[in-house]
Amino acid sequence: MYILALNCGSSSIKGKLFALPPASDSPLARVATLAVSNIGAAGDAVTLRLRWATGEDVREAGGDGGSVQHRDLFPWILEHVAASGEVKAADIKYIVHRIVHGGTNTAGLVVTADHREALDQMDALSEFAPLHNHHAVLGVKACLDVLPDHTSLLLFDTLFHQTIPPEVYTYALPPPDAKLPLPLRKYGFHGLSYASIVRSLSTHLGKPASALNIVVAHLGSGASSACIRAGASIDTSMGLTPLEGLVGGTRTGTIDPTAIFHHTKEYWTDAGLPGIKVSKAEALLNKKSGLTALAGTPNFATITANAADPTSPEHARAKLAYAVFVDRLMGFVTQYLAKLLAELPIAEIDGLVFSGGIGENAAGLRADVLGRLGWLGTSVDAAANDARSDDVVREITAPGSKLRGWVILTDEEGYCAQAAREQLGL
Ligand SMILES: Nc1ncnc2c1ncn2[C@@H]1O[C@H](COP(=O)(O)OP(=O)(O)O)[C@@H](O)[C@H]1O
Ligand SMILES: CC(=O)OP(=O)(O)O
Ligand SMILES: [Mg+2]
Repeated sequence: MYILALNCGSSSIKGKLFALPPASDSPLARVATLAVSNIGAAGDAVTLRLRWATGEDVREAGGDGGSVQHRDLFPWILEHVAASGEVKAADIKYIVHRIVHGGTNTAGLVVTADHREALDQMDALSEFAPLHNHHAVLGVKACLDVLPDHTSLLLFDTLFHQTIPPEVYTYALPPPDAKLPLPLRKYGFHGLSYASIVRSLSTHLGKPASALNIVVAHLGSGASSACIRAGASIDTSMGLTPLEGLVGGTRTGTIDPTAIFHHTKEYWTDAGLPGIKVSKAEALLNKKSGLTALAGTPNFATITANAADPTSPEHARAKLAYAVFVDRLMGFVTQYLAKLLAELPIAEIDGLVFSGGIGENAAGLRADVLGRLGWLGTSVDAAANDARSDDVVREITAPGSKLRGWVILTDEEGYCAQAAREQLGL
């Protein structure tokens, strides 16, 4: 029997397949890892990579990232898993899906072929996570169509942030005119990633999760930061939707909300996105802004290469995009460090963690951020920071650094699979 964990991000679909051991206290054994990348990146081909623990490594390129549709990607993934002959598809009895916006739900929701009510609830929240919820719901439906006998568990990014206090999650807005599906407040996202990072660092340090105090920068296609006190979220940069806060691959991050009324005439007209009801303004803020608007590409590796190359025709744009990204990131990181330092001596802060596609790969960015925290007594270990490694947890500051820096490979899928075992009693 197998459990598949699927994580539908804004530019990627990631997955891990695990064999379920008969005893609930035995660890899960990873059988395969899959990743579909470059979704939404015009000019780059969408790629699928499926690596089996046996050593088999399948790579395939699909259509252009700018025009590919999520609904076609899930059957493509499941076909590859089934075609490998490594596992019988019918033996996948459980699938756990990362759903970005869980609204006011305080626990995961179970879905089966005959009980799909939770999917309508999740789809209704798509306007509050327009790059995520609808696509993930399409994924759950595709899985139910191909494997009608399995049980699905939906786990939400928002669950980890339930501990954020009212003064942080409250927006200074009067009551809305109409009844809304959700209270307008901060919810926070990337919570499954933050939970996995807390678990990994707590294991690495041999310290209970409830004693961990960290600031995390989860920097991927969507970027956010979180302030974690005693293992629990007390603040995070994303808000009602995953648009607030840091600059993303295609998202503005925080701007003066009135800018959009001046920028886009008829901002309220429907954007015509398939399956989601959002305005032209929301589509522009979510899909056409951020690094793409500033540098012409959401690809951070391309941006850093162009920023470092004065002969590149994109040099000036890339330098500005990089500087804007770092400026906003420093704003949140320093604010969250200040929140922790207001209550704790620096020796009780376990450090600043970098994670996500950018955080795990962009060594120059990490050095720049830690370098700007020299006033806290932070000192980077350049060799450790530049090294390539598969270690889940890697320290990148020098011995004696007053604030420690870490790279932690986020494992949203592994966390989801383990959480599914606990919730479903497997
Ligand atoms: N080697 C690299 N150097 C810098 N950035 C990278 C590198 N590889 C990937 N990235 C960045 O990571 C982003 C994807 O991050 P990821 O966390 O996988 O995204 P998602 O939001 O879809 O989960 C890409 O858009 C790219 O900007
Ligand atoms: C919440 C969010 O932005 O997720 P991702 O970075 O995976 O797109
Ligand atoms: Mg992601």
